[in-house]
Amino acid sequence: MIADYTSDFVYLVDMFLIKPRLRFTRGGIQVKSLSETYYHYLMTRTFKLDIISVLPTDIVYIFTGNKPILRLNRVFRIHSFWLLFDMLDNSFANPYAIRIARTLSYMIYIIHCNSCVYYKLSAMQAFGQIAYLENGKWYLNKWVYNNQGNAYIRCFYFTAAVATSTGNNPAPTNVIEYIYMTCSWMMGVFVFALLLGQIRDIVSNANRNREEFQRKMDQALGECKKLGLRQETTNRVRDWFIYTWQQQKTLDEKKLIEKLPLKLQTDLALSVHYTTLSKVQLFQDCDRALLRDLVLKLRPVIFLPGDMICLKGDVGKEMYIINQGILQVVGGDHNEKVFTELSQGAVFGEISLLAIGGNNRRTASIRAKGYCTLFVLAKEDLNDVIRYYPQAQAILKRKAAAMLKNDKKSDEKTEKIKQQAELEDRCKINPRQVPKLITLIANMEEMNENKGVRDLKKAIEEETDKSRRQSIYYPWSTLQRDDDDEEDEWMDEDLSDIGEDSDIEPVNREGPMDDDVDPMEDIDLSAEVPHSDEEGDRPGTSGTRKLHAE
Ligand SMILES: Nc1ncnc2c1ncn2[C@@H]1O[C@@H]2COP(=O)(O)O[C@H]2[C@H]1O
Repeated sequence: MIADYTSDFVYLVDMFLIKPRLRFTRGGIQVKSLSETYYHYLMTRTFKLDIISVLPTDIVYIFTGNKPILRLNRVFRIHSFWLLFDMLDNSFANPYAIRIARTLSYMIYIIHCNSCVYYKLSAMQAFGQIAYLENGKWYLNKWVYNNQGNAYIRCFYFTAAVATSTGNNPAPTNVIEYIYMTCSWMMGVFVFALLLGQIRDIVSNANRNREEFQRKMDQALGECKKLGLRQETTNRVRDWFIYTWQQQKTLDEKKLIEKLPLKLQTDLALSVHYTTLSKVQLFQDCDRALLRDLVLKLRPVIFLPGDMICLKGDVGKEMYIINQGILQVVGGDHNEKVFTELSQGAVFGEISLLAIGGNNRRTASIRAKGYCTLFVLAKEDLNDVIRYYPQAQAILKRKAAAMLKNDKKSDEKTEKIKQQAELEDRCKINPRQVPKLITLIANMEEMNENKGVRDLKKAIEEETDKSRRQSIYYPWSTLQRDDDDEEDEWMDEDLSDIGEDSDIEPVNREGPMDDDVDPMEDIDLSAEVPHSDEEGDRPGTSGTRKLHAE
């Protein structure tokens, strides 16, 4: 009784609150207005059937007692059952469970009806209390339900066992029982076999993708083994399959949407990859239509950690957009130098594709840092699309050219630093050291009261001081100790003697001069002294060359 009236309550809620709100389409347009949906429901056949199904026919119980057959009109609700499953099927991303539930509920319903019949037959035979005669002996009817325990569960169990032919069923004792058993077995063989078959199909459909993937992976790994590839390579193939499955649950993402109309495919691809594409600077600056045209040409590809996506010097045939993961721009003999890292939304490979540097060779090598998903755009596809968008073409070229220029600059800078370091290493002379010859001349002239030269000496002292201070901060300066020694040397010298004898050649005090080199030739104080401030940290090559001459 509780179950009966709870169901009645649910039927009423469905009639007054749910069904009248269901949207419908009129002339291809979906109607959402409540008044219209209510009116639409009242006009349908469904409404009439719903009314019949909730008619309180069980009021007759007052006169007849509890007779569930009087509620038979509830059967008219069966369309609600189908409607519910259709709606669930359409709204779930993975409807296999819903389909299995529907098929199982058919089976349960059939068993339910059958157990009702069994109960009725048992009741008609006084639940086995009427004895019957067989071969001259009287027996109690063991086939019927004996009215012990929970009637519904006992009858349901008996019917389920008969229908699925799994139970050790008692033998029927009369014609009616024989007919019942025959019908039950027939139903078991045909209807149940059909329903169970349906469940098997649903389950195998749900697993079809997974099985196909597994088959392809096994095939590929089998090929690796046949070809005698190294275990490491085989492991990478396996890794690739597993990561691809985890990421997209299919090996060919495009295959899933190719049945859809082009417009829908584009919308779908745009919405799925929106996060990545919205980060691509190029698309932000360009015509939105370019993005729509390009999106279907993008092919997702997965790379494993350490994979080289392109190598410097290779011919560029594709460009890439990073969907997921981090990639490194690398260089050096063994790609050991990492120049920069690229992440989601970054574009690379366009320089050689557009032959911006004058040829179609890759200007850098790119390596996957971890697992990466990239969109690949083939040269022909890019050309196909971009020729209709000259503005985008210009932006792409401008950006690539700027990047190329930057790369060149940093290459030159690296080269310069390298040369400089080599030179310093060879000379072993602090380039900031002020030539001693100049110091000597300045000292002598000061004694002769020459103001210009006195200033010059002051400047030299300041510079020497600064040089010493700076060299503390530059560990690459190899002559820190020599400097101090030499400086101490000339600081300790008594220059007053020199002033008294103006005939003495200042050069002789510093030791013999190289005949071929004119010590004044390369010395340019205006360049040497203020240079230290202007150039900042690193000495220029010219300074080193001058000192070398000295
Ligand atoms: N310094 C850099 N920063 C970011 N990307 C770069 C840098 N240098 C080169 N690339 C990219 O690496 C790609 C290598 O192939 P391409 O020369 O076709 O195009 C190149 C650029 O897209």
